[in-house]
Amino acid sequence: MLMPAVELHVHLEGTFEPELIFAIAERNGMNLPYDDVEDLRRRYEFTGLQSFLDLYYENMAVLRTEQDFADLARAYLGRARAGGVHHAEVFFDIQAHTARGVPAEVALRGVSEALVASEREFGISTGLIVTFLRHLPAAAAMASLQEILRLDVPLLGVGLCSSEIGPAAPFKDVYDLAAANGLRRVAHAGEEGPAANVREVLDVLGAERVDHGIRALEDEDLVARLARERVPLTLCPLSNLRLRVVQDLADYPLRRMLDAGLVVTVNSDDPAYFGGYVEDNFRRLTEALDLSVDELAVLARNGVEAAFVDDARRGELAARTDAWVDAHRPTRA
Ligand SMILES: Nc1ncnc2[nH]cnc12
Ligand SMILES: [Zn+2]
Repeated sequence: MLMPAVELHVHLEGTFEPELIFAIAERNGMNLPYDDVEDLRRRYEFTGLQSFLDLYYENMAVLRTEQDFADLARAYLGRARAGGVHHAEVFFDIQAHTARGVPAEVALRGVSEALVASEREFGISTGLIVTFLRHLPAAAAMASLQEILRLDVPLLGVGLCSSEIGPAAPFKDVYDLAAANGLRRVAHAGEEGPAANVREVLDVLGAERVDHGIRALEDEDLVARLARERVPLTLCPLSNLRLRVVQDLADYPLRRMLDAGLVVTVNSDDPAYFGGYVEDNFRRLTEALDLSVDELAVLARNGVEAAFVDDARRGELAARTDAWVDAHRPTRA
């Protein structure tokens, strides 16, 4: 029995597998600058966040029609189901599509159609979080949010991602508008950037969860605050390994974080690029750190606590986790 998982940090475009990239490129009559799927996969060697982002944005440029976006989302949901995911809050980099001429409505309708049907088709409850790109001006994010709010597409929240360069503070108005419209707020911070970036998204943007946040560990007071306020961190171990935020999973500071009382969760980020979906992240961490069933139970329960769901759904997700723990806890002599 696979551990039931809640996925809170996955970029839809980061689930775009090479086979589907080639299939959609062909359908749209586009040529890719790679010989074949293997040639593309061979390029998945990254020196850091930016080297990954360059390829990530390049590959998603084959997405053009509503069907393309729906196919991408359905492919992810099918894969997630096989990996034990029961609830997924999916990030979508809307500006990466509108900036190259795809209407927001086309992209969002495609994604949304698949997410809305997900509970019925895959048994996965979902939410859509539009993630604004930090390397673009905040005014562009504001224009994008205003446009999205005019569309009749179910939205769960907003996020901030891409290169962690420059302040997040200019995005305050965007986050305030999102909050005023009942949207949840998350933000990438403390991935490649320093602990101060984590403080900034909490204090200025009102982020309710921090995506990554691993470098918060460099600031003891911040760690104490995150623990006290129970601000969840959505960790992505295989991403951190492949983007060289950590050098070895055996050194992953997970126990330090758990011991500090941080509400850490395990997620996949961009699974098609980083060598694994959420269950692979759990498995590789378990192998590297020899995690116990009790430690896995804490991680799974943190995911349920951190999810933006109503009480009824949280109860269902918690019951699944409890059943898994009961089935896996070593029997006491
Ligand atoms: N790991 C990551 N960090 C920042 N932005 C991203 N967009 C997709 N993956 C990302
Ligand atoms: Zn991310």
